[in-house]
Amino acid sequence: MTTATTAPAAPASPASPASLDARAVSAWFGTHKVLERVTLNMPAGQVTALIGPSGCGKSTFLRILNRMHELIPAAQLAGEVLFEGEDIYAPGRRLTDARRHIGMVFQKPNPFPAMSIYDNVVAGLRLTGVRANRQTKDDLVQECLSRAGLWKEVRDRLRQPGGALSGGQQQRLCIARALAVRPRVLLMDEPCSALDPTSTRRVEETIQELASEVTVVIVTHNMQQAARVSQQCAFFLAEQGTPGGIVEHGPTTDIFGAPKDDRTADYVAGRFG
Ligand SMILES: Nc1ncnc2c1ncn2[C@@H]1O[C@H](COP(=O)(O)OP(=O)(O)OP(=O)(O)O)[C@@H](O)[C@H]1O
Repeated sequence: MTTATTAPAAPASPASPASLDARAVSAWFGTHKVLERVTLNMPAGQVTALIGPSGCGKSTFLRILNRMHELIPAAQLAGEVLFEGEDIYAPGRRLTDARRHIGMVFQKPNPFPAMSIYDNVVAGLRLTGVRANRQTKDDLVQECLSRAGLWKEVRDRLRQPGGALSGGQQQRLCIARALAVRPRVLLMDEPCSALDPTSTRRVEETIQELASEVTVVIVTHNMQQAARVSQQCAFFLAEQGTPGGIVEHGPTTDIFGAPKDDRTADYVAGRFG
Protein backbone atom coordinates (compact mmCIF):
# COMPACT_ATOMS: atom_id res chain seq x y z
CA MET A 1 0.00 0.00 0.00
CA THR A 2 1.41 3.37 -0.94
CA THR A 3 1.59 5.94 1.83
CA ALA A 4 2.60 8.83 -0.35
CA THR A 5 1.36 12.03 1.26
CA THR A 6 -0.20 13.16 -2.02
CA ALA A 7 -2.45 10.08 -2.23
CA PRO A 8 -6.09 10.77 -1.33
CA ALA A 9 -7.34 9.09 1.86
CA ALA A 10 -10.09 6.47 1.62
CA PRO A 11 -13.48 8.15 2.20
CA ALA A 12 -15.20 6.92 5.36
CA SER A 13 -18.62 6.29 3.87
CA PRO A 14 -20.14 5.39 0.50
CA ALA A 15 -20.57 8.22 -1.98
CA SER A 16 -24.00 9.07 -3.30
CA PRO A 17 -25.17 7.67 -6.66
CA ALA A 18 -24.48 9.87 -9.72
CA SER A 19 -26.29 10.33 -13.01
CA LEU A 20 -24.73 9.50 -16.37
CA ASP A 21 -25.87 11.09 -19.61
CA ALA A 22 -24.62 9.86 -22.98
CA ARG A 23 -25.12 12.45 -25.71
CA ALA A 24 -24.83 11.55 -29.40
CA VAL A 25 -22.20 8.88 -28.76
CA SER A 26 -20.76 7.26 -31.89
CA ALA A 27 -17.97 4.67 -31.92
CA TRP A 28 -15.61 3.12 -34.43
CA PHE A 29 -13.11 0.29 -34.57
CA GLY A 30 -10.84 1.50 -37.37
CA THR A 31 -13.22 2.44 -40.18
CA HIS A 32 -15.99 0.17 -38.84
CA LYS A 33 -18.65 2.34 -37.23
CA VAL A 34 -20.38 0.32 -34.52
CA LEU A 35 -22.51 2.95 -32.70
CA GLU A 36 -24.47 5.82 -34.24
CA ARG A 37 -25.32 8.85 -32.10
CA VAL A 38 -26.56 7.06 -29.01
CA THR A 39 -28.25 9.31 -26.45
CA LEU A 40 -29.29 7.87 -23.11
CA ASN A 41 -29.93 9.21 -19.63
CA MET A 42 -29.02 6.83 -16.82
CA PRO A 43 -30.66 8.28 -13.70
CA ALA A 44 -28.87 8.39 -10.35
CA GLY A 45 -29.77 5.59 -7.97
CA GLN A 46 -31.49 3.43 -10.58
CA VAL A 47 -30.57 0.28 -12.50
CA THR A 48 -30.50 0.79 -16.27
CA ALA A 49 -30.41 -2.40 -18.37
CA LEU A 50 -28.93 -2.43 -21.88
CA ILE A 51 -30.50 -5.19 -23.94
CA GLY A 52 -30.29 -6.24 -27.59
CA PRO A 53 -28.94 -8.93 -29.91
CA SER A 54 -25.28 -9.89 -30.04
CA GLY A 55 -23.01 -7.41 -31.81
CA CYS A 56 -25.27 -4.34 -31.56
CA GLY A 57 -22.71 -2.41 -29.51
CA LYS A 58 -23.92 -2.74 -25.90
CA SER A 59 -20.49 -3.64 -24.48
CA THR A 60 -18.81 -0.96 -26.57
CA PHE A 61 -21.28 1.60 -25.22
CA LEU A 62 -20.65 0.39 -21.65
CA ARG A 63 -16.88 0.69 -22.09
CA ILE A 64 -17.31 4.23 -23.38
CA LEU A 65 -19.06 5.15 -20.13
CA ASN A 66 -15.83 4.78 -18.10
CA ARG A 67 -13.24 5.47 -20.78
CA MET A 68 -12.21 1.86 -21.36
CA HIS A 69 -13.00 2.05 -25.09
CA GLU A 70 -10.05 4.36 -25.71
CA LEU A 71 -7.63 1.63 -24.55
CA ILE A 72 -8.48 -0.54 -27.56
CA PRO A 73 -6.13 0.06 -30.50
CA ALA A 74 -7.86 1.85 -33.42
CA ALA A 75 -10.94 2.57 -31.31
CA GLN A 76 -12.42 6.06 -31.67
CA LEU A 77 -15.50 7.83 -30.44
CA ALA A 78 -17.53 11.02 -30.77
CA GLY A 79 -20.09 12.59 -28.48
CA GLU A 80 -20.20 13.31 -24.78
CA VAL A 81 -20.62 11.34 -21.56
CA LEU A 82 -21.81 13.59 -18.74
CA PHE A 83 -21.12 12.43 -15.19
CA GLU A 84 -23.25 14.65 -12.96
CA GLY A 85 -23.35 17.11 -15.85
CA GLU A 86 -19.58 17.15 -16.54
CA ASP A 87 -18.16 15.55 -19.68
CA ILE A 88 -15.68 12.81 -18.70
CA TYR A 89 -13.98 13.33 -22.09
CA ALA A 90 -13.52 17.09 -21.73
CA PRO A 91 -9.90 18.28 -22.17
CA GLY A 92 -8.06 18.14 -18.86
CA ARG A 93 -10.31 15.44 -17.39
CA ARG A 94 -8.27 12.62 -15.94
CA LEU A 95 -8.81 9.02 -16.89
CA THR A 96 -8.21 7.92 -13.29
CA ASP A 97 -11.04 10.16 -12.04
CA ALA A 98 -13.49 8.55 -14.44
CA ARG A 99 -12.32 5.09 -13.35
CA ARG A 100 -12.58 5.87 -9.67
CA HIS A 101 -16.11 7.23 -9.90
CA ILE A 102 -17.35 4.75 -12.49
CA GLY A 103 -16.46 1.15 -11.61
CA MET A 104 -16.80 -1.96 -13.75
CA VAL A 105 -17.65 -5.62 -13.15
CA PHE A 106 -16.96 -8.01 -16.00
CA GLN A 107 -18.67 -11.04 -17.50
CA LYS A 108 -16.25 -13.56 -16.06
CA PRO A 109 -15.44 -13.18 -12.35
CA ASN A 110 -11.82 -11.99 -12.25
CA PRO A 111 -10.59 -11.86 -8.64
CA PHE A 112 -6.84 -12.11 -8.12
CA PRO A 113 -6.96 -15.88 -7.51
CA ALA A 114 -3.92 -16.30 -5.25
CA MET A 115 -4.62 -13.12 -3.27
CA SER A 116 -6.68 -13.39 -0.07
CA ILE A 117 -10.33 -12.39 0.03
CA TYR A 118 -9.33 -9.44 2.24
CA ASP A 119 -6.57 -8.28 -0.09
CA ASN A 120 -8.82 -8.64 -3.13
CA VAL A 121 -11.25 -6.13 -1.62
CA VAL A 122 -8.56 -3.55 -0.80
CA ALA A 123 -6.67 -4.10 -4.07
CA GLY A 124 -8.73 -1.43 -5.79
CA LEU A 125 -7.46 1.20 -3.35
CA ARG A 126 -3.89 0.61 -4.42
CA LEU A 127 -4.80 0.65 -8.10
CA THR A 128 -6.48 4.03 -7.76
CA GLY A 129 -3.76 5.48 -5.49
CA VAL A 130 -5.90 5.79 -2.34
CA ARG A 131 -4.18 5.37 1.06
CA ALA A 132 -5.79 3.78 4.12
CA ASN A 133 -4.59 2.57 7.53
CA ARG A 134 -5.25 -0.91 8.89
CA GLN A 135 -8.44 -0.04 10.80
CA THR A 136 -9.87 1.81 7.80
CA LYS A 137 -9.11 -1.20 5.62
CA ASP A 138 -10.70 -3.63 8.11
CA ASP A 139 -13.84 -1.51 8.23
CA LEU A 140 -13.89 -1.14 4.46
CA VAL A 141 -13.53 -4.89 3.88
CA GLN A 142 -16.46 -5.66 6.17
CA GLU A 143 -18.60 -2.91 4.72
CA CYS A 144 -17.95 -3.74 1.06
CA LEU A 145 -18.34 -7.49 1.53
CA SER A 146 -21.62 -6.78 3.34
CA ARG A 147 -22.84 -4.47 0.58
CA ALA A 148 -21.90 -7.12 -1.98
CA GLY A 149 -23.88 -9.72 0.00
CA LEU A 150 -20.84 -11.88 0.77
CA TRP A 151 -19.76 -10.98 4.32
CA LYS A 152 -21.66 -13.70 6.17
CA GLU A 153 -20.25 -16.38 3.87
CA VAL A 154 -16.59 -15.35 4.15
CA ARG A 155 -16.18 -13.51 7.48
CA ASP A 156 -14.32 -16.48 9.00
CA ARG A 157 -11.95 -17.02 6.10
CA LEU A 158 -10.84 -13.59 4.94
CA ARG A 159 -7.23 -14.82 4.59
CA GLN A 160 -8.13 -17.63 2.20
CA PRO A 161 -7.48 -17.09 -1.52
CA GLY A 162 -10.19 -15.42 -3.60
CA GLY A 163 -9.77 -18.16 -6.20
CA ALA A 164 -11.08 -20.77 -3.72
CA LEU A 165 -14.60 -19.27 -3.74
CA SER A 166 -17.46 -20.48 -5.94
CA GLY A 167 -18.12 -18.61 -9.21
CA GLY A 168 -21.02 -16.67 -7.71
CA GLN A 169 -19.02 -15.79 -4.61
CA GLN A 170 -16.10 -14.69 -6.80
CA GLN A 171 -18.41 -12.37 -8.73
CA ARG A 172 -19.69 -10.85 -5.47
CA LEU A 173 -16.05 -10.49 -4.36
CA CYS A 174 -15.41 -8.56 -7.59
CA ILE A 175 -18.41 -6.36 -6.79
CA ALA A 176 -16.98 -5.77 -3.28
CA ARG A 177 -13.60 -4.90 -4.83
CA ALA A 178 -15.27 -2.44 -7.18
CA LEU A 179 -17.23 -0.87 -4.29
CA ALA A 180 -14.08 -0.36 -2.17
CA VAL A 181 -13.06 2.72 -4.16
CA ARG A 182 -16.49 4.29 -3.50
CA PRO A 183 -17.74 4.50 -7.09
CA ARG A 184 -20.87 6.50 -7.77
CA VAL A 185 -21.73 4.39 -10.82
CA LEU A 186 -21.17 0.66 -11.34
CA LEU A 187 -21.08 -0.77 -14.87
CA MET A 188 -21.77 -4.50 -15.20
CA ASP A 189 -21.15 -6.40 -18.44
CA GLU A 190 -23.26 -9.59 -18.33
CA PRO A 191 -22.20 -10.20 -14.71
CA CYS A 192 -24.18 -13.44 -14.38
CA SER A 193 -23.52 -15.11 -17.71
CA ALA A 194 -20.87 -17.43 -16.22
CA LEU A 195 -22.96 -18.29 -13.15
CA ASP A 196 -25.45 -21.01 -12.24
CA PRO A 197 -29.10 -20.01 -11.52
CA THR A 198 -28.65 -19.91 -7.72
CA SER A 199 -25.56 -17.69 -7.92
CA THR A 200 -27.31 -15.57 -10.54
CA ARG A 201 -30.19 -14.97 -8.13
CA ARG A 202 -27.79 -14.02 -5.38
CA VAL A 203 -25.94 -11.53 -7.60
CA GLU A 204 -29.28 -10.09 -8.78
CA GLU A 205 -30.29 -9.56 -5.14
CA THR A 206 -26.98 -7.79 -4.60
CA ILE A 207 -27.63 -5.51 -7.58
CA GLN A 208 -31.06 -4.60 -6.23
CA GLU A 209 -29.68 -3.95 -2.75
CA LEU A 210 -26.96 -1.68 -4.17
CA ALA A 211 -29.23 0.35 -6.39
CA SER A 212 -30.04 3.10 -3.92
CA GLU A 213 -26.34 3.57 -3.12
CA VAL A 214 -24.76 3.42 -6.56
CA THR A 215 -26.16 3.93 -10.05
CA VAL A 216 -26.00 0.64 -11.97
CA VAL A 217 -25.80 0.13 -15.74
CA ILE A 218 -25.99 -3.55 -16.70
CA VAL A 219 -25.67 -5.34 -20.04
CA THR A 220 -27.70 -8.53 -20.08
CA HIS A 221 -28.93 -11.09 -22.59
CA ASN A 222 -31.36 -12.43 -20.03
CA MET A 223 -34.73 -10.73 -20.48
CA GLN A 224 -36.06 -12.01 -17.15
CA GLN A 225 -33.01 -10.58 -15.46
CA ALA A 226 -33.51 -7.16 -17.11
CA ALA A 227 -37.14 -7.22 -15.98
CA ARG A 228 -36.22 -8.30 -12.45
CA VAL A 229 -33.37 -5.91 -11.67
CA SER A 230 -33.83 -2.74 -13.73
CA GLN A 231 -36.06 0.30 -13.53
CA GLN A 232 -34.93 1.67 -16.92
CA CYS A 233 -34.22 -0.29 -20.07
CA ALA A 234 -32.64 0.57 -23.43
CA PHE A 235 -33.07 -1.70 -26.46
CA PHE A 236 -30.07 -1.60 -28.81
CA LEU A 237 -30.17 -2.88 -32.39
CA ALA A 238 -27.76 -2.91 -35.34
CA GLU A 239 -29.82 -3.58 -38.43
CA GLN A 240 -28.19 -5.22 -41.46
CA GLY A 241 -24.98 -3.36 -42.24
CA THR A 242 -25.71 -0.35 -40.03
CA PRO A 243 -24.12 0.75 -36.74
CA GLY A 244 -25.90 0.01 -33.48
CA GLY A 245 -28.33 2.46 -31.95
CA ILE A 246 -31.14 2.63 -29.43
CA VAL A 247 -34.53 1.71 -30.85
CA GLU A 248 -36.42 2.48 -27.68
CA HIS A 249 -35.74 3.26 -24.04
CA GLY A 250 -37.82 4.03 -21.00
CA PRO A 251 -39.19 2.47 -17.84
CA THR A 252 -38.62 -1.29 -17.83
CA THR A 253 -42.33 -1.90 -17.23
CA ASP A 254 -43.10 -0.07 -20.51
CA ILE A 255 -40.36 -1.78 -22.54
CA PHE A 256 -41.68 -5.19 -21.48
CA GLY A 257 -45.36 -4.39 -20.98
CA ALA A 258 -46.15 -1.80 -23.65
CA PRO A 259 -43.28 -1.39 -26.12
CA LYS A 260 -43.87 1.31 -28.74
CA ASP A 261 -41.73 -0.22 -31.50
CA ASP A 262 -42.55 -3.59 -33.10
CA ARG A 263 -38.85 -4.53 -33.09
CA THR A 264 -38.71 -4.04 -29.31
CA ALA A 265 -41.88 -6.11 -28.89
CA ASP A 266 -40.43 -8.91 -31.02
CA TYR A 267 -37.09 -8.88 -29.16
CA VAL A 268 -38.46 -8.90 -25.62
CA ALA A 269 -40.89 -11.65 -26.62
CA GLY A 270 -37.91 -13.73 -27.81
CA ARG A 271 -38.93 -13.71 -31.49
CA PHE A 272 -35.38 -12.82 -32.59
CA GLY A 273 -31.85 -12.33 -31.24
N1 LIG B 1 -11.89 -4.89 -30.01
C1 LIG B 1 -12.63 -4.82 -31.12
N2 LIG B 1 -12.06 -4.65 -32.32
C2 LIG B 1 -12.79 -4.57 -33.45
N3 LIG B 1 -14.15 -4.67 -33.48
C3 LIG B 1 -14.76 -4.85 -32.30
C4 LIG B 1 -14.06 -4.93 -31.06
N4 LIG B 1 -14.97 -5.12 -30.07
C5 LIG B 1 -16.18 -5.14 -30.64
N5 LIG B 1 -16.07 -4.98 -31.98
C6 LIG B 1 -17.18 -4.94 -32.95
O1 LIG B 1 -18.09 -3.93 -32.53
C7 LIG B 1 -19.43 -4.35 -32.73
C8 LIG B 1 -20.17 -4.24 -31.41
O2 LIG B 1 -19.63 -5.19 -30.49
P1 LIG B 1 -20.07 -5.24 -28.95
O3 LIG B 1 -19.24 -6.28 -28.30
O4 LIG B 1 -20.06 -3.88 -28.41
O5 LIG B 1 -21.58 -5.72 -29.12
P2 LIG B 1 -22.53 -6.38 -28.02
O6 LIG B 1 -23.90 -5.91 -28.34
O7 LIG B 1 -22.00 -6.10 -26.66
O8 LIG B 1 -22.40 -7.92 -28.34
P3 LIG B 1 -22.54 -9.17 -27.33
O9 LIG B 1 -23.93 -9.10 -26.83
O10 LIG B 1 -22.30 -10.35 -28.22
O11 LIG B 1 -21.50 -9.02 -26.27
C9 LIG B 1 -19.38 -5.76 -33.30
O12 LIG B 1 -19.50 -5.65 -34.71
C10 LIG B 1 -17.99 -6.23 -32.92
O13 LIG B 1 -17.51 -7.15 -33.87
